[in-house]
Amino acid sequence: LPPGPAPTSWLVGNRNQVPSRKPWRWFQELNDQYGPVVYLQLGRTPTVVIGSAQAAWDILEKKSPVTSSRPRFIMGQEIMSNNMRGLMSSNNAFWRRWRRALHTSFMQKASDTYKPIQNLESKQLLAELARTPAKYREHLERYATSVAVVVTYGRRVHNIYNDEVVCLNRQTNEFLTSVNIPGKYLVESIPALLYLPNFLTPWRTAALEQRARDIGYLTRLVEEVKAKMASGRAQPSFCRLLLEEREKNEMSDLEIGYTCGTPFGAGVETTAGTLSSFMLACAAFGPSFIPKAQKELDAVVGPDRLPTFEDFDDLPFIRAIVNETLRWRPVAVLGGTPHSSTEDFTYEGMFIPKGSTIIANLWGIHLNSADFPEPHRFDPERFMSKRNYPGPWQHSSFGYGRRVCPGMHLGSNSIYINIARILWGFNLGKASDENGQEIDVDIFAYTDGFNSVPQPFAISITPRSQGHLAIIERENENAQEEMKAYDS
Ligand code: HEM
Repeated sequence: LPPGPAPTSWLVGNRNQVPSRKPWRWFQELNDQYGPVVYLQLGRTPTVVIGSAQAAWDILEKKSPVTSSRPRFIMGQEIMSNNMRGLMSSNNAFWRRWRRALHTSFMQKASDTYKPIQNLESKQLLAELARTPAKYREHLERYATSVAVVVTYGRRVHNIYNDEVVCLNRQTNEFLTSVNIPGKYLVESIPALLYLPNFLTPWRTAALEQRARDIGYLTRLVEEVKAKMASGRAQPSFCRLLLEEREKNEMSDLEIGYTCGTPFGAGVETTAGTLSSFMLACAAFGPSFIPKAQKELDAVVGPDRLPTFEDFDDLPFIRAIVNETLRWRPVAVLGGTPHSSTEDFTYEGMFIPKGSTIIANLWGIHLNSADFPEPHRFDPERFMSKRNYPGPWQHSSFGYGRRVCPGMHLGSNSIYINIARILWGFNLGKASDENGQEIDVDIFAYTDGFNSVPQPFAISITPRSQGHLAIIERENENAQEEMKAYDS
C-alpha cells in the first residue's frame, strides 16, 4: 500500500484525523511528509490522496479505464437524486449516456456556439462593474448564472435573488452539499441501513422531499422548452438539443430534466469563483502584472473597442493570466468529486485496491514549489513559456481522464473574455478606507466546502478613462437590445 499515517482504530481508520475544515491543507501536509501518493483508511474505505501533477496524470489519466468511477453517495445520489445525477454516478450505462450528451453539447466546437451569449452577458457585466463596483461578486454571479441558464434553457437571468430557476437550483445545491458531508450519515458507512423501513429512518424523509421538489421543477422546465419548441419560439439550447435527440440518446424526460440541472450545478460557482479569485489577485498583486496586461491590450485592441474572442491568439499575456488564475486558487480545490477505482492496480510498486476513493488534491498539486516556485505569488510569467507539466493545459484545474470537466471550454471562454475586458476597461487595486489608508486583502481568506471561493474582500474598480467608460456603456446598450430574444 502507499505510505500514510497510522489509523487510529480498525473501525474508523484515519477518519477522525481528517480535519472538518479545509481538509486540503492536511492532505498537502501528508503529501509533503509521505510522498505524492498517500494512503488513508476512511472508515472501511481505502482512500488515496494524490499530491503531484505527474502522479495524478499517471493514475487518473493513463489508468482512466479503471479510475473513472465514483464512490457511493447514498444520501445525495441514491436517495435524494434517484441515481440521476451524472456527476455522482458510477461508471455505468446511465453515466455514459449523460456524459455523451454533455460532450456533444460542450466539446470545443460546440462551445463556440455559446460565445455570442458570453460576449453579450460580459458587456452587461462590465456596465454593472462600472456602475456598482462594490457589488462585484453579485455581478460575477449573475453573469455566470445567466450564461448557464441561457445555455441550458434559452432564457436569461436578470436577478439572482428572485429568479425562480436560480432559487430552486440553489436550494437543491445547498441541500446536496449539506447531505454530502463525509461521516454525517451512518448509512454511508453501513449501507444495510437502507433496508430498514421508512418509519425507522427519519433521515430519509427530508432527502425524499427534496427529490420530489427537484423532479417537480426539473421536469416543468423541460415542459416549458417543449412548449416553446411546439410554438417555434425555442432558442437553441442544451435542453432543446436533448429533446431533439432524445431517441438517439435514449433519454427519458426525467433524465433530460436532471441532465439539464448539470450546467447550473457544476458551472456557476466554478466560473464566478474563479473570476472572483482573479479580482483578489488584482487587489493583492495588481501592480506586478496589470500594467503589462494593459500594455498588451492597448497594443493589440486599442482604446476604441472591447477585446473579443477573435483577439485570443494575439493576447499571450492575457492567456497567461487566465492560466495563472486557474492555477493560483483552484476552485474545485479537492479536484471536484472524488474518483473511485473499479479494479486492483499498482502504481510505482504501490498497490491500490479496487474500490479505493481517489482524491486529486488540487491545492497540493497547484501549490507546491517544485512545479510552481513561490506558489502563493500570482505570477502569470510562469505560463509565458512551455513548462514540463503533464497534460494539455499546463495546469490541472479541469481534472482528469474520463471524468475531465466537460464544461472546460465553456468555463475557460468565460474566464478569458471577462479577464481581457475587465483589464481593458478598468484599473483595479486595493480599496482605501475613509482615512485614505489602503485596505489589505487576505489571499488565504477562502470558503470551506466542495468549491472554495474568496470570502468577500474590498477592491477598487475604476474605469481607465471616460473614453473606456463610454464604450462600455454603449456596448451594453446594444447588447441589451440583442439579448431581448432570451427574455421570454
Ligand atoms: C472555471 C470553471 C470550471 C472549473 C475550474 C471546473 C473544474 C472541474 C473539475 C476539477 C472537475 C472534476 C474532474 C474530475 O473528476 O477529474 C469538474 C467536473 C465537471 N464539470 Fe467542471 N469546471 C468548470 C466549469 C464547468 C462548467 C461551465 C460546466 C458546465 C457544463 C462544468 C461541468 C462539469 C461536470 C458535469 C463535471 C463532472 C463530470 C463527470 O463526473 O463525468 N464545469 N469540473
